[in-house]
Amino acid sequence: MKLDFYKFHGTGNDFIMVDNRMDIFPKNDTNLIHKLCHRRFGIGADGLILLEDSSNVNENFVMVYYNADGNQSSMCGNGGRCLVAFAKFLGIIEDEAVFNAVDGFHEATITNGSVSLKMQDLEVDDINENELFLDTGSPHHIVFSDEVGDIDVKKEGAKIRYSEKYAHQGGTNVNFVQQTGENSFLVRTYERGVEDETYSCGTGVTAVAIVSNAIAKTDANNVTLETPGGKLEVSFEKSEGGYKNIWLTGPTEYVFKGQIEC
Ligand SMILES: N[C@@H](CCC[C@H](N)C(=O)O)C(=O)O
Repeated sequence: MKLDFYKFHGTGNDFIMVDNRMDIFPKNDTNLIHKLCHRRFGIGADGLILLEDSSNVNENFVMVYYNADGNQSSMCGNGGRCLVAFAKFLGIIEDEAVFNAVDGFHEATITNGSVSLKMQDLEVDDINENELFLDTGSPHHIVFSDEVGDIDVKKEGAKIRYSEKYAHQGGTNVNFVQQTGENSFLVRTYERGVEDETYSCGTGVTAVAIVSNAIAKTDANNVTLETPGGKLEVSFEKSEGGYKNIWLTGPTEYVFKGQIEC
């Protein structure tokens, strides 16, 4: 079978996109997805995303996300932003989208090539300042450090990702964070399912922004997150017991398209 694919990235978090509205993709073929994402034996990507038709007339499409290891996983923020850019590329939407993903309903807007994705509201009641963790659609452990540039993210991230503490929930992503200004942070992320540092992580920077506000490292409600792949913004409002109106914003880019035989 011949399969058209498209490659996009959002601040260096890169994805293979497949238009699966005709239900042509072998969704349970973990080995195939893993191989397509492999940077030596395949196209190379942090994940693969299927754009599917929605049965809900109020939604433009459905997002199905796989990590580079070939397994379907929890929400991918940068992937969601790239999928919105892909939907525009395919002519499915113009500058606004509403879609369903594994964690529920998302709205998105495109402004001058920058894609903003609305994340789920969060309940944030008891943050333990010694063990910072927040699930923003995907699970995120957060470590603050003054020397983020010097950390061996793959090695130190793997220790936490595979630790006993997170074993019951299938592990966690790990973000190493340095505050660089009143409302700005440098973030390097170890991603579960990629099992390495990625150039940026959307749900990760969202977790960093919210946790930083919750533990009073910043009182801003618009936070800039610098990642190895570029700059993202997270804005939000405090709500009773948590945060609402959370938007993740940043650039996306179409890289290339191709065809594989599988
Ligand atoms: N890159 C993503 C997060 C993808 C999911 C993660 N690897 C997991 O399995 O938890 C993002 O931009 O949010």
